[in-house]
Amino acid sequence: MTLTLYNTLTRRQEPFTTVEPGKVKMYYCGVTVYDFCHLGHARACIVWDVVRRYLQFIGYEVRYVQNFTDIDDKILNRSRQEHSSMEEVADRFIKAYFEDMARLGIKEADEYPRATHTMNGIQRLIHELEHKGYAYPADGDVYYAVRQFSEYGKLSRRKLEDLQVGASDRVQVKDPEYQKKKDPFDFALWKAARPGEPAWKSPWGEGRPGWHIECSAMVRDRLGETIDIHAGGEDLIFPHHENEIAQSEAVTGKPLALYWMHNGMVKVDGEKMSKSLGNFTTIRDLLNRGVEPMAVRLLVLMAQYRTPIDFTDEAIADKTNAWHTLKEGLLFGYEYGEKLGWQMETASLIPEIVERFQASVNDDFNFPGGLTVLFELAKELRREGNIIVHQGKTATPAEELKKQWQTLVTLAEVLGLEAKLELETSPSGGLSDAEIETKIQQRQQARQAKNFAEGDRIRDELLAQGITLIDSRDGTRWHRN
Ligand SMILES: Nc1ncnc2c1ncn2[C@@H]1O[C@H](COP(=O)(O)OP(=O)(O)OP(=O)(O)O)[C@@H](O)[C@H]1O
Ligand SMILES: [Zn+2]
Repeated sequence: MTLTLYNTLTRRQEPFTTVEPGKVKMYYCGVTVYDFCHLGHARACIVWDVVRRYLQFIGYEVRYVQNFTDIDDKILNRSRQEHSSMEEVADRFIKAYFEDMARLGIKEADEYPRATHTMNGIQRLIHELEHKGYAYPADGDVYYAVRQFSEYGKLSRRKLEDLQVGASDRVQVKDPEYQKKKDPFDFALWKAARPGEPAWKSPWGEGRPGWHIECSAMVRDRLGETIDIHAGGEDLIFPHHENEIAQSEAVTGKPLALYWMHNGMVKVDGEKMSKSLGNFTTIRDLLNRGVEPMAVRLLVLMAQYRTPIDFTDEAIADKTNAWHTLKEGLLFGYEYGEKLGWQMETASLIPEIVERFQASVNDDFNFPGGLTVLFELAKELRREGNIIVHQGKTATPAEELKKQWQTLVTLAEVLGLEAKLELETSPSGGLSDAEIETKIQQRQQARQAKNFAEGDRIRDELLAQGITLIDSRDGTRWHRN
């Protein structure tokens, strides 16, 4: 069974082979740190987390690097508003990033380079580009001469001529950099310092790097000249990834990445969820409202990774239900294992089921297909759980059930879906925090649908279990009596 994946560069699904046998070098263009992460970032992080986990599961040694863009006009704006420094803003949102992603069960990358910590590599690359005739200085800035790179446009399939026809002169003249560029499509590798902004010394004068060169430098510094997978959201194909290719390949003469992979967007009313558009729901808001982290994972993984996802309350409610089904299966062993006399030392999986799972995921990371296998197992275990409760025995031999359960737990973990953690954090007896929050969410949904009787019923049900709800304009808080 071979893994095949869709390569944006060739627009084809291709068999996966790596530069070095058995090893994968993977880079994901991470977040610009000037705000809390939203569900679009959650999707990108979950998809690449699971791609990495799966590659490891099928035997690759994966080196996974994800950057933080910590110099940017938007970070500067935020630091001005807050009367703090760019570094302070970046540090705060990097910390928040780790908190949020840990809640979603995202495994940490092997390295998290930051643009501001890569200044030597960035300047070296610009210098080499200049030396080779791909870059020119202009009044303290340095620009990339797009027309020097004959393959420009190969990733996004855009031709400069077409772009030129589409661009209006009026817009270009407004661009403050327009006068300095030899060609309107050239882009900045280095920007001269502006008063009051952070700046670094360089052969071209004090200034700071452009966004695209940061990633080219970080990839080269941390992973080398040709990597196996370069990942990011599809919004980055043009110009960011196109420019990364132009910069890196002009210097090395080698492909920057063998496979270019892009996740589809999380959308709201048909528009990309984004920090700049302000139409976002942050991960922490959603989780603090009581949505279970694993429901967010399912929202992402039950869609093909390249297609758009519409974020709605219904979609989250639907995936919460799906998670509860899966969770019952995942908890089966903890609930009934002892009763069934299972010895847990050895894990034995059911090869046919693992094969079915792999056959799906090997087809361009078809996670929804892989999940179908997991849901079948979970439903089967749930059914057996009911039989145990009502008849005190199982329909299937205990040893067979143990294999089913261990197969489910192992494969779910490949997708980062774990129920044990929640079990461990539940207080002994009564409802766990997550369960209470789910109930509150169900109550909110009932009330939104004007089903106040159902809303009151849920409130009373919680009260009967010693949990009081307090409604306010900011939502519903609760405490144990
Ligand atoms: N709505 C989205 N759906 C899926 N992936 C996204 C979405 N928004 C951003 N990403 C991905 O998350 C990573 C970080 O993006 P970035 O920090 O530029 O976020 P952004 O919300 O688009 O910010 P801005 O609006 O300021 O450009 C990139 O790989 C990007 O492609
Ligand atoms: Zn990048």
